[in-house]
Amino acid sequence: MQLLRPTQAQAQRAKIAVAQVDHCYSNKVVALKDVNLNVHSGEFVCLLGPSGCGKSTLLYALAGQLVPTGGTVSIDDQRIRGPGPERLLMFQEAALFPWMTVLGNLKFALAARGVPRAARTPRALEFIRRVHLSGFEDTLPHQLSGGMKMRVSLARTLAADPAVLLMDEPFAALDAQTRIHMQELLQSIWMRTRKTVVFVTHDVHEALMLGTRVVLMAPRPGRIVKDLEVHLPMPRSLEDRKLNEMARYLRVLMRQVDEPSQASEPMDPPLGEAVGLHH
Ligand SMILES: Nc1ncnc2c1ncn2[C@@H]1O[C@H](COP(=O)(O)OP(=O)(O)OP(=O)(O)O)[C@@H](O)[C@H]1O
Repeated sequence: MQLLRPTQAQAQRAKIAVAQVDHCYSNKVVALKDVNLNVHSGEFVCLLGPSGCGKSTLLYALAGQLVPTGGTVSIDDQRIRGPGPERLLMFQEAALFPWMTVLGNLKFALAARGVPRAARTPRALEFIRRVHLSGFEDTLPHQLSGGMKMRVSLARTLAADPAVLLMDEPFAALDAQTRIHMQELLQSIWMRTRKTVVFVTHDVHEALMLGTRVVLMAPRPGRIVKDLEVHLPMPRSLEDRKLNEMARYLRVLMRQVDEPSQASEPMDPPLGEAVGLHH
């Protein structure tokens, strides 16, 4: 019997397996170099890092919108070769149809997923309720605030029930207070559904508020430099002492990876029950 090496065995159990992925754009920028990442079912993984470290490139490879120039990306052991209905991508822009009401936008998305006509309205209403927008069913997008539009976008994505949610800095354009509300909302929904989420952010606190794991990336070339499990209980609070210790640690690391020559002294990670190094 052939024994599997640990990495291979792990990759087989992973929901998403990224193995030795490189990506070089046509302008010769090496956006990803030897990236290896396993995401297990029900994990909320935050890809964190400074601008240009390849977070979006990696997310688009998971979405199947980009085929990496090297390595493999698989979901449930199937190679990802293009977009698929089991993976949905959310961006900063809510991208709602402006001529459709909130309810209309959700029903349209459900129709596109093949949900039978009779099931669309109750399902759409249920998800509008989950994002606290009951009463706004007949409202048009231009009558909504930025945060409300993002909640509609979240409801539309969740109603489609993808196995994997891929989020590219979805709350980055929102004001600070709305952003916190959206994080709390996403967390409460995640705690209920335990969807597999890969969430891109360059905000340390956002990563620690949301993630069960934080994967830190570095630029030039884009690569993974740290993989931390976050063992803080949920729902989390921005005032949590351990969360803030971890935030300080991650901020120092971020500075080191962004500007290696100007880095301050490395800090010891706040090891203990709050954090676990993944590899
Ligand atoms: N279509 C493209 N063509 C050429 N180079 C690209 C392209 N998209 C991204 N890049 C380059 O690849 C590198 C990684 O970009 P990417 O957008 O993945 O990083 P990121 O970490 O998501 O950055 P940000 O937080 O600024 O969005 C950067 O140097 C970027 O300039």
